[in-house]
Amino acid sequence: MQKLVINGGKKLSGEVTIGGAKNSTVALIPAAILSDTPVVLDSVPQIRDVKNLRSILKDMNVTSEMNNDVLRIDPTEIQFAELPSGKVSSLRASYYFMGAMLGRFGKAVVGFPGGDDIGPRPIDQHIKGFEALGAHVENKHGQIIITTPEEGLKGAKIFLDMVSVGATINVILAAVKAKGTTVIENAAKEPEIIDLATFLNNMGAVIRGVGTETIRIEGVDTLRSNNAHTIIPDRIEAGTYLSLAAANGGDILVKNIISEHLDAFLAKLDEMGVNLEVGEDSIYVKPSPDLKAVNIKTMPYPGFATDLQQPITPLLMRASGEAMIVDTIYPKRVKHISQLAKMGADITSENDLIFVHGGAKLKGANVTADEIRAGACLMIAGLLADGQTVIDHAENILRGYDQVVWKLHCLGADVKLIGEDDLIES
Ligand SMILES: CC(=O)N[C@H]1[C@@H](OP(=O)(O)OP(=O)(O)OC[C@H]2O[C@@H](n3ccc(=O)[nH]c3=O)[C@H](O)[C@@H]2O)O[C@H](CO)[C@@H](O)[C@@H]1O
Ligand SMILES: C=C(OP(=O)(O)O)C(=O)O
Repeated sequence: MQKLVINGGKKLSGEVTIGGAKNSTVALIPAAILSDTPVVLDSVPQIRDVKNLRSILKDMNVTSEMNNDVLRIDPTEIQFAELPSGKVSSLRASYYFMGAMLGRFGKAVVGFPGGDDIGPRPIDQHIKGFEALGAHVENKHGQIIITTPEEGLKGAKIFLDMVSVGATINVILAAVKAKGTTVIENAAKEPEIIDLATFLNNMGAVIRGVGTETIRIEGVDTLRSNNAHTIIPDRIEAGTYLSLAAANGGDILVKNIISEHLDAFLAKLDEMGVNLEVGEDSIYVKPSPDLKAVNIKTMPYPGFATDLQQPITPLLMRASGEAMIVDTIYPKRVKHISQLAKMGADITSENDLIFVHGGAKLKGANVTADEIRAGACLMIAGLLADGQTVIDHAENILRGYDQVVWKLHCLGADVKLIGEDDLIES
């Protein structure tokens, strides 16, 4: 277990540069096994999910090498391997090996994925998609065993029952080399899905309509990477630092941002009265003395992201009045509430509604990061609080926040990581 020790209450200032998007990266790495040539990814965040995915690649005889933020993956000597629980359950995105291995080998054996404990996270829509393409899927004691008939996977029309990022991506990965045309209706529109499609199209795939609710895929025989792919900036990491900057009092420049990806989030900051200067690829947060409470409802993209529901909470605690939060994607995503209350926050949850009252004085406490965004929320609260905050299970924060301790040091924060890195590596 790792602990993040924060001596809070300091005024922060300076610049922070956002890394590549976790949710793109964790799809791009499994997607790399579809290539017949080595793949180069640029702007790769230094996070635990990447280390764990590389370790899974190694089990398939796929080599990878990371130099700063450049990751080279060589799948040319790939061998089929079963991917049981263990490493696979260390993160959510391991489920992308189902689609990617189906595309590459026509079969896959993958344990049930892990990831954040934020309420039920079924994968029925992924399975429905694979089955529509002709695959046979069996769940044997938590192992998902997927096989294809001799004639291979065949394009099909798939209507997703709900908008799912994971199911949209997994169907793309399985369909990209299937015979004929696949149409995904009610597809998710997240920027990370567009990033994945850009990567695959540059390798010869034919995927159209990403970013809309209808995606069309014409299957191709081979995929070959010719250029390095630069991963889009992480909009959730950006939102986290913007929330920290605004709550801390401003004078922070957040660089490497695609502000359009944060429209719903920025609209809320504007409504609250946060003083922002939005540049071409950066946002400057200026001091904002009078903050107003706002209500938040999380929705699929382009709506307000569930992954920013917890990181914006410490900012709401700085505003006057009552804010109400409804997370329609993960109504049980409330692991931060009891921990914030320990720090003196006035926050409650009732019938899947979260109520935040501004104005309470935060004090340092011993708290637990049960999942990544609960951890990010507690990290911001710890930086705002007087005294020392110790966040247990900080490894959950490191799953998705690129070089977070170093970035906070650059802003003048007093933070320290202690404890063993229990990262699973073979
Ligand atoms: C690695 C990654 O990209 N993770 C993101 C991805 O997770 P993930 O892809 O797991 O989330 P989904 O978009 O699939 O989930 C959306 C909703 O659909 C439900 N659902 C989903 C699939 C399914 O087969 N059946 C089903 O019922 C889920 O329980 C949830 O309520 O999108 C979430 C929603 O934006 C984000 O919080 C996660 O950060
Ligand atoms: C829920 C998240 O991640 P994952 O899907 O990887 O668990 C997240 O990034 O907030």
